Amino acid sequence: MSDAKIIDGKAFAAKLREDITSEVTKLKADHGVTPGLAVILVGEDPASQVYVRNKGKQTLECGMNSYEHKLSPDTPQADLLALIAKLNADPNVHGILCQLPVPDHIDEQAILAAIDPAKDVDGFHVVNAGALATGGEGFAPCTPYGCLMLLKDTLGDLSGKRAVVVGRSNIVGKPMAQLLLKESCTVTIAHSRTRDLPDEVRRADIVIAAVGRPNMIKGDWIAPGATVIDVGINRIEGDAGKMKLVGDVEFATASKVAGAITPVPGGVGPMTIACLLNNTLISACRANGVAVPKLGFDG
Ligand SMILES: Nc1nc(=O)c2c([nH]1)NC[C@@H]1CN(c3ccc(C(=O)N[C@@H](CCC(=O)O)C(=O)O)cc3)C=[N+]21
Ligand SMILES: [Mg+2]
Repeated sequence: MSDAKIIDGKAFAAKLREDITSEVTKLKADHGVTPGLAVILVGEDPASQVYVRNKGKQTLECGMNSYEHKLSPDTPQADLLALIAKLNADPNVHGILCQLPVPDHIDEQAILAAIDPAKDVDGFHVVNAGALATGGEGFAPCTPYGCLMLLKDTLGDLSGKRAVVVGRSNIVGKPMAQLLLKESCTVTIAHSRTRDLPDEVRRADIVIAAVGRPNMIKGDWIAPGATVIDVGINRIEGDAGKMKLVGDVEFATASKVAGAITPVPGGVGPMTIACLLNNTLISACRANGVAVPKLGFDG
């Protein structure tokens, strides 16, 4: 078996951001509208700080306005809800994202429910989850939407393919399954209680790994020629005690068997941020009655 094609999410995301930048330029020139994304970070988690910094930087690079709100780790929930209410009412803000996880004293569901669904560019509000499940117009969560773009770019039509999603979270596994179902895949959602997980994965034409366990899915679980999308971002100790990023899939073995596979880093991660900017553009278009461009898909 020859080695898998490496799916270059980093390059795909860079191209998507270029397309977004062109649309933002047009939106400004034709309608005087600059999309704005507000990102809230509660606390000082180092990984979260890196993500928020990258989001802010790429937001500005696309010509959008970035509003960062950094709150101390002991911020009362009521203060966070008040900030969200203010951002909901601000016409310059088209997208609102509260970086997860939030500290323990804050009720995550209460925060997600407080964000105006029309500005919920994460796609985490129940109204958007419901829209995804029932075919309404909303926002799809960024990570699964980015995975779908990579899949369609790699495979074209997904209709009839067997897809196994390993992981059932609200932010990746469940919405990923909904998106694949919409593409007429035969979808299996596997999780920690699934019996004979390797056999389930072996049946799949498409494997989405979103469990958060480093190197869990081995090469001999993968059907020859299958397409593997690795959503995992795990920091583990590598050589000489240096930390390194690995996915949920054991890349060295899986890439010998798969037809195509995403690397970590440089696969799904950059797509998540690009899709966040895409959702912010969509929100700004909707708020101003402008036709929404469909970016990230060829056909
Ligand atoms: N409300 C909310 N929305 C999110 O979308 C959200 C969140 N909370 N909390 C944290 C997770 C994580 N996340 C990532 C985004 C980009 C990369 C990314 O660009 N990763 C690079 C590597 C970055 C690195 O070196 O650490 C890559 O995979 O190539 C990773 C992870 C968004 N998240
Ligand atoms: Mg191969």
